[in-house]
Amino acid sequence: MQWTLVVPVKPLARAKSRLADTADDGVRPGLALAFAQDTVAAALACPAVADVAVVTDDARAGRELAALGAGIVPDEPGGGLNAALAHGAATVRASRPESPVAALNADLPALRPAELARVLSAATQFPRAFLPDAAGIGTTLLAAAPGHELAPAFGTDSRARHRASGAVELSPGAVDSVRQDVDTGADLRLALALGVGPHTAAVAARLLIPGQ
Ligand SMILES: Nc1nc2c(ncn2[C@@H]2O[C@H](COP(=O)(O)OP(=O)(O)OP(=O)(O)O)[C@@H](O)[C@H]2O)c(=O)[nH]1
Ligand SMILES: C=C(OP(=O)(O)O)C(=O)O
Repeated sequence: MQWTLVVPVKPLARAKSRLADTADDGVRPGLALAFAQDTVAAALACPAVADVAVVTDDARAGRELAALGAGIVPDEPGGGLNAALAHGAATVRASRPESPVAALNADLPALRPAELARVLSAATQFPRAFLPDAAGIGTTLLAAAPGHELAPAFGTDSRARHRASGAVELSPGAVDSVRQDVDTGADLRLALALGVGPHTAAVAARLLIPGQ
């Protein structure tokens, strides 16, 4: 099964507010973009991924992610994350109704194609399935097989919300790079320890990260 990934990217100027203790206002937009670039590049290198649709209204993010090979879907103004994901999935399926689609957060800078392939392979067994984040509270990937709505419920306590919605929680073994999203300085240190992609490495090298 070849998946279309729907990757949401909010306007970079508003992104990663929880990283304020590690990266100041002048750095955070570029860091959020670097996370997205490394996430999308690794996703496009994954053999189980047919293509990536980035949902964004940010012109710079759209330009840079399209240059990596992603398709760009304009965001629905004011709709929020779940509306963006549902819109992205609907846009993909308008032209390819039988596409299996998976939402993937844009803040996985350590993402490994082989580990993503392992998660997507596990997801093929279920109508809807999701992967909890490293913190065990949120979600980094939500998958929907052909004929099933994505029905995203990202946000606070999304692991519990996705489970309550009937999506099956995946636990496919060693997939740390698919779980390790970066919201805080502590997350960034964990991702750096896993090994991040070149875009994030270049920006992070200029940060003085406490405890590094
Ligand atoms: N297209 C789109 N993407 C969004 C929206 N809200 C969040 N995202 C993306 O969804 C993922 C998770 O977002 P959040 O954790 O809510 O926001 P963040 O910028 O990562 O971090 P914080 O500002 O600290 O909350 C990131 O890839 C965001 O860029 C939205 O309204 N539209
Ligand atoms: C939106 C989510 O991620 P974050 O932790 O980045 O808010 C989520 O886990 O559902």
